[in-house]
Amino acid sequence: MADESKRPHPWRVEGAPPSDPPGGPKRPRSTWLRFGGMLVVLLALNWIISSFFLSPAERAPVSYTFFLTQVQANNVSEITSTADTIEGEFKKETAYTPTGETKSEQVQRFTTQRPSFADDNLFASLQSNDVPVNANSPDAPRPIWQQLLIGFGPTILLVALFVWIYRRMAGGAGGALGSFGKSRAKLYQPETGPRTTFADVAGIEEVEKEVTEIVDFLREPEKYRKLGAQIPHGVLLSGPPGTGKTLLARAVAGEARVPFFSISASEFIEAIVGVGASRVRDLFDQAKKVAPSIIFIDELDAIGRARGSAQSLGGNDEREQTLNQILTEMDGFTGSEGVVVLAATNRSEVLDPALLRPGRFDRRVVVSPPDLAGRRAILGVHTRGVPLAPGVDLDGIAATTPGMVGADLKNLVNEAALLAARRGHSQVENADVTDALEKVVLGTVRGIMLTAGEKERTAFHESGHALLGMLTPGADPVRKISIIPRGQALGVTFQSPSSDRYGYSAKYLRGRIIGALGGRAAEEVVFGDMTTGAESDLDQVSNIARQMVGRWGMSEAIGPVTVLPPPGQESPLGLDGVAPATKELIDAEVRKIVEACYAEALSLLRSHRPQLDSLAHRLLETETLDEADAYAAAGISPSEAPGAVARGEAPGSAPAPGIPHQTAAGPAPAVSASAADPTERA
Ligand SMILES: Nc1ncnc2c1ncn2[C@@H]1O[C@H](COP(=O)(O)OP(=O)(O)OP(=O)(O)O)[C@@H](O)[C@H]1O
Ligand SMILES: [Zn+2]
Repeated sequence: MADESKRPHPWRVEGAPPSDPPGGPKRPRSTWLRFGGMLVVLLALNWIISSFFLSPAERAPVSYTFFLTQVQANNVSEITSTADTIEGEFKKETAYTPTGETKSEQVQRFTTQRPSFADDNLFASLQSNDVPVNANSPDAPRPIWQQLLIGFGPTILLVALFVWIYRRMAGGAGGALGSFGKSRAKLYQPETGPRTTFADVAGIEEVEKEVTEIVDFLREPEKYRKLGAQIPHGVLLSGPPGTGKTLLARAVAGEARVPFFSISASEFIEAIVGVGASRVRDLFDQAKKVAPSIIFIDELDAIGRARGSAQSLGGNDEREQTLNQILTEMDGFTGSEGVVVLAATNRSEVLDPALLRPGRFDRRVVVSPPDLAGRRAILGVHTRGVPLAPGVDLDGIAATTPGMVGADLKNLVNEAALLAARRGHSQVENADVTDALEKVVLGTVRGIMLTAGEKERTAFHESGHALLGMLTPGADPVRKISIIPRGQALGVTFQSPSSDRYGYSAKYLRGRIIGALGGRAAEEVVFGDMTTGAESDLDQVSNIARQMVGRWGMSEAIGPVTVLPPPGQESPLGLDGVAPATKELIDAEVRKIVEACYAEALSLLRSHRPQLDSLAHRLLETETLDEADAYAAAGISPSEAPGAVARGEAPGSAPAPGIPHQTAAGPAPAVSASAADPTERA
């Protein structure tokens, strides 16, 4: 579910492992690896230096008895004692065999330890052999250079480490210390590299129109200046991930043939307070130097969240300073600089209102997921360089992919091309595309073996979903059923609408709940008990039912009022202002809806038991059924299926159930992804 809040997407298979959010971890792992490596190197250096300087000059340790024999043999030229440690030199190199070794070594400079119990008269024998004896005080201070080294060495190394980190964070491989505050925006010059133009952007024509004025201004600023016209300082593009906001910004720069500075808002922020602000300053300075130009700030919400909001607990000083600096820079525009700031966000509703005031991001453009024609056009753009076999039906693909955004469609085309290459085709064939779609929609096949029992259960579970989908009036047609394990799911039933849906009737939503409960109901009807496989189904069911009651005014007891915050925006502490009594009522109403739907699911499956069996058995034979086979196995003709009667629900403005919708920030209604969930047994 965590995944979905980031990416409103009908093709979700619940229970799938959450992928990295779009704005995912930014600090590359290699930085940490290098940091660790550097630390190890410095520590090693520290150790080498101190052991080299602080260890006594190279002296071989010899046993005390050996030393005594050498004194007696008059082979000792001089000694120095520090407490019981004796250091000295033999008159000539002497063979010594250390205890436990067999090979002897030649020793001249030696050190030895006088045992405390020794009662020999060492001093007398030294004197009788005329050995000069020196002594050090045991706690004599170390020489001054050693003290300095011990005292400051580690500190110096630590400081060196920090300086190195600083420089890395400032992004200056080889950059001087002063490069902290340099912006790290990528600069795209119009002359170099491939130019992105509006021809590369498809399916969002209304949005293109909104920004053509800016293109025009950047091309001929004089025309506007002469008339004293104010061009917007900032344009905020908001919309779900992958809808082409970045692409659009680049296309604006490409069309206007001006330099394009691109940076993600999170790149301003570093651990060091003040760096972000100076990077902003630097970026705007650079842009002004080459004006007319475009600054594009991606993921603006990373720094542009409302100040003092709950999410920004802790560590928001830097963020706030950076945000303030952006505001200051934009306020500072006199309108003649010719710098236009474009910014993108997936979550315009969390932005600080200060950003949206006139003179800042006062123009807002909502980029919605593409509709049918838009998807067709985007497929056209991305298949430009792909050789397609005559049988490939782009219209058909566009029709079966409601809710997919530009990035998904691009990915789909790429998967199809990869598949075609792997299969040795010279052109991308229709089968490559449909198989790629299956992979994208349902997930990659997982190589696990189900036992016969598990397989049978899964077959009935999926058949339950599918049959209820076929029997429920107004439900989305069943496109595919599969009991091949993919991702987290053991099986998948995939339904998608025949046309884009913009709103839902209570009847349709009840149908969705009934269908989602179909898996568990089938298990109960056939096996008389249930398994954990229905967990994600139940999540989905509760989600829809709660929204029906709490957000869409579809329960009598609550009435036509909104009592719950939108999903994903609930306060983490449960402080969402819903009275406990209301909460209880909501729970009771949700339960009522779900229980009624479950009863209906059970009775439908009991009364259509032969069809359930036939579907499940067919599924066990072939593992995957497409639309035609599935309806045939159930003995229902798709055109007669009640589902076919009410296709293309009346448009409304309600968002798709269970899919956290983007709040539209502009005049256009929020077009949310349409409903089509593969419900699976996970
Ligand atoms: N309308 C579109 N027409 C053609 N291609 C598109 C469209 N929308 C998205 N794409 C493709 O998807 C890719 C990703 O889109 P892009 O990075 O612009 O999305 P975004 O809205 O900026 O997403 P995010 O919010 O995650 O940054 C683009 O490089 C482009 O190839
Ligand atoms: Zn299920």
